[in-house]
Amino acid sequence: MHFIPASQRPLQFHTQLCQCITMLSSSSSGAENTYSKLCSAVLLPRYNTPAAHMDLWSVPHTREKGWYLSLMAPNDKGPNYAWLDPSRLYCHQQALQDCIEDLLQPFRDDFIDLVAGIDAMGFILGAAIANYLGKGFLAIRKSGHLCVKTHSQPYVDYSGREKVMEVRTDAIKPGLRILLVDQWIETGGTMQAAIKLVEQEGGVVAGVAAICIEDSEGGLQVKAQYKCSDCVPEHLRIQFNSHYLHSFEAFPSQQENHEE
Ligand SMILES: O=P(O)(O)OC[C@H]1O[C@H](OP(=O)(O)OP(=O)(O)O)[C@H](O)[C@@H]1O
Ligand SMILES: Nc1ncnc2[nH]cnc12
Repeated sequence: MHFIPASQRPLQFHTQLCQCITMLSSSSSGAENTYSKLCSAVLLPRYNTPAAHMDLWSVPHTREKGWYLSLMAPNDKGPNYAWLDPSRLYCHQQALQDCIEDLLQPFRDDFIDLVAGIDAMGFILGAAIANYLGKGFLAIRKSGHLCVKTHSQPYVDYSGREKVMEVRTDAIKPGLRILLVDQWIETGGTMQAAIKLVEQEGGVVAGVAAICIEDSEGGLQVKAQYKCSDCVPEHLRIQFNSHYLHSFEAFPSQQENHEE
């Protein structure tokens, strides 16, 4: 049986546990029946079932690089959105921690002065990484938010829309070694804009980290020019480049689409 440690038990778990205790104390049915109800309500599914792979409360026994990628949710809203939502994995404490450690593995012997995260979802991983490393965090923002002097850089991202990225003028000094972090690199347009903002100020891009750096033209350019890190094991890379993960099949919405 696989019990979750107390620190990882959600409120729902405790509610179910209370219901089960009430049920146990009042039940006149057979002990076996009660025991199986208790198991299905309280104990987690084993990690080799599809349900367990997307479960936000179970942890596999072996946590190989990228195990948590199956927690990411498929796009349910169509072509105006990114093809998946990686942020679901941040809901899982162990997944978030392992993701950060996997991303930092290639940089463990490198010197980093500052971590920069890209608006908006890059702030989550970027700030978590800065905290892990004991470094400061620089927010690289989409235009229209920073109320101080900024440098700006236009770019086009996966949506095909023209956007502008900004950074404050008083943080980057020549020679400062900056680790750039974003949630994802699809076309590479966003990261290339952030790189320009850092380098125009004389900053040094110490590395680039994202959950996935796709093998798009722009993604490959970034990988060729900078030390990069992502969480995708090589055997899964083909799924990421084709924008469909087998793990999506465990999500109820995908099963509904399949049945329609
Ligand atoms: O490689 P690209 O094609 O440029 O795309 C990557 C960017 O797009 C996503 O952010 P998005 O602007 O969708 O929004 P969010 O971070 O605010 O969710 C992602 O987090 C990257 O920042
Ligand atoms: N957050 C994201 N997830 C998946 N694909 C993306 N493409 C750009 N941003 C993305």
